[in-house]
Amino acid sequence: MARNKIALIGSGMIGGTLAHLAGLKELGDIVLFDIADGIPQGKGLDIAQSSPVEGFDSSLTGASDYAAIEGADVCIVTAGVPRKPGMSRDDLLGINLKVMEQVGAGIKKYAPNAFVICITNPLDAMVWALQKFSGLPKNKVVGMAGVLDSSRFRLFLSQEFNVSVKDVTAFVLGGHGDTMVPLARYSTVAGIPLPDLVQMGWTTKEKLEQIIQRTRDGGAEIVGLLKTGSAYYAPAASAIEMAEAYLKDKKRVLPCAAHLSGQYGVKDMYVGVPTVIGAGGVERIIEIDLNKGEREAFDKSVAAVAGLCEACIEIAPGLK
Ligand SMILES: NC(=O)C1=CN([C@@H]2O[C@H](COP(=O)(O)OP(=O)(O)OC[C@H]3O[C@@H](n4cnc5c(N)ncnc54)[C@H](O)[C@@H]3O)[C@@H](O)[C@H]2O)C=CC1
Ligand SMILES: O=C([O-])CC(=O)C(=O)O
Repeated sequence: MARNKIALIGSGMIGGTLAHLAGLKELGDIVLFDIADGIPQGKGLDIAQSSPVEGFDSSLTGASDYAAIEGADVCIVTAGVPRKPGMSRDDLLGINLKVMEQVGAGIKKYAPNAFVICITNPLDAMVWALQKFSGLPKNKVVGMAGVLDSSRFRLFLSQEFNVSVKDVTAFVLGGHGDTMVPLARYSTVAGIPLPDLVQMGWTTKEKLEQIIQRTRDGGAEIVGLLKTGSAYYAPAASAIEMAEAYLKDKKRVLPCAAHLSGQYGVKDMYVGVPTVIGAGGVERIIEIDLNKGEREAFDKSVAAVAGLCEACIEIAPGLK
């Protein structure tokens, strides 16, 4: 059986890390694409030269022509610009929207059957626009944010409780911005929900609130430290988990920015919700019960994403 083909559109910090991880996991043959000619070719060659040491068989090539992504099974999109200290993700909207238009056209022409994972920020608006620009089925175009935000939440919780990260589950829903919604009731240590752990004296409400706020600020914390760009190791690992779920039909339950057509009372928008990812792409959207406070926080986050989609329509009226 032929190997899967994975196209990485954008070969910057996340793109290069994606290529390395996809190689190490032998997910398939990898094509790096970027408009900065030389970067995708150089990163591809460098990672390929690590393959004899690591013992993985993947072909890694680089290109600045969309024809190279032809027939890709998975496209992971990081093309665009990241933020710097003092900026919000939303400040990237105008410049990255134009990039999504080009990327959407490239995918439509050369990889119309691919499962597309968008990472470019501001995430929920960019994946929404990318689906429209590419015209691919809505269940085959998805945004990566929830896996990353939940992973950050899981790490901070495991440190607070001094338990393995493996035993901590968490869900962060809503838009990938300051209004994201880490859900304490649906986050657990070995199945024990966080509110129960507060009752058991493992932590306090105040400490939990601090961890939730640190999760919301997780991206900005790293931008503030790096100063030259944003996080890339954890974002890449998160998107690879989604790609693997699709390629191996794992039916993983993962929070992703998925197209909503009435679920959670939201229509024609991408927002972070729990999904099942398998060979059919987004195979199911899981509608969990939200209490009053959770619902209010979720609705506020949806409203923030809706505002960004409106801003996209002002720039590109065809998106309406
Ligand atoms: N969804 C999420 O959770 C996260 C999203 N991000 C976002 O991911 C994006 C990428 O981040 P990095 O890889 O760190 O940035 P980077 O600057 O290292 O890489 C971006 C690459 O895109 C390329 N590019 C720019 N315009 C292009 C075009 N029109 N066509 C093809 N390639 C183009 C650039 O040449 C560059 O190599 C940013 O928008 C960032 O905000 C970053 C972290 C997490
Ligand atoms: O904060 C940023 O700009 C990058 C990002 O989305 C994240 O790391 O969550």
